[in-house]
Amino acid sequence: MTSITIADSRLQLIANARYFYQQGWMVGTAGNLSARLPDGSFWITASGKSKGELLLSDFVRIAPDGTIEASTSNSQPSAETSIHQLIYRLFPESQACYHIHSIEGNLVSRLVTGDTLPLPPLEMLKGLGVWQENPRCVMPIFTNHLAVPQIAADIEKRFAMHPPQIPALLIRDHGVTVWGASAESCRNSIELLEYIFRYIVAASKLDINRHSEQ
Ligand SMILES: CSC[C@@H](O)[C@@H](O)C(=O)COP(=O)(O)O
Ligand SMILES: [Zn+2]
Repeated sequence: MTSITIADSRLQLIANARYFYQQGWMVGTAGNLSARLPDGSFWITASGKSKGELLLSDFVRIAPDGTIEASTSNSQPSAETSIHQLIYRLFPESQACYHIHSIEGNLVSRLVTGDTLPLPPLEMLKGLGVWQENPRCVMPIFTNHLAVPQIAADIEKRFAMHPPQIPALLIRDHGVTVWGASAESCRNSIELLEYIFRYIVAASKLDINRHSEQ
């Protein structure tokens, strides 16, 4: 008799959280990761846990309607669960949603005053699904309200009018959120965006140098 082992999706979240923590993108309990299950519920990191050393018990299972299905040791779900819940509702093909805080992600959100960040036409955009020559691509930026459900409401309203060009959004002075068809694609998207953010920050310094030479 053959037996099939179905991997617990929390293991991949734990591995990716440790990797992001080591990159400095999830320090001091920052960020939250989730993965969807076949029944539409999702595992999400419990609130306030160090993302460098998560355990299987550091996750809360959320039903599609937002109610808690499973939680150990009275753990509370991430404070940003409403954003993950919205993303799964708006993008039903998504199987994972990752949110991290990086220095560059916050710097780029301050380089523009409007509600979009123009992305340079880098080859890396192909990894985010943009297959155009010399693409004109922007990333939406949202205000970092203290009430997270207000951020989620803003995202829902904006995306109804302007669907995002890439599966990602920025919350100003806070962090980036990505979603995708797998945990791997979310990890790749985070890495690609961090590369693009570093590029934007570096390019802005070059501009400053050029202007100061004139
Ligand atoms: C460093 S605290 C940051 C939090 O307020 C929040 O932005 C965050 O990303 C983590 O919240 P959490 O409730 O642990 O998922
Ligand atoms: Zn956050």
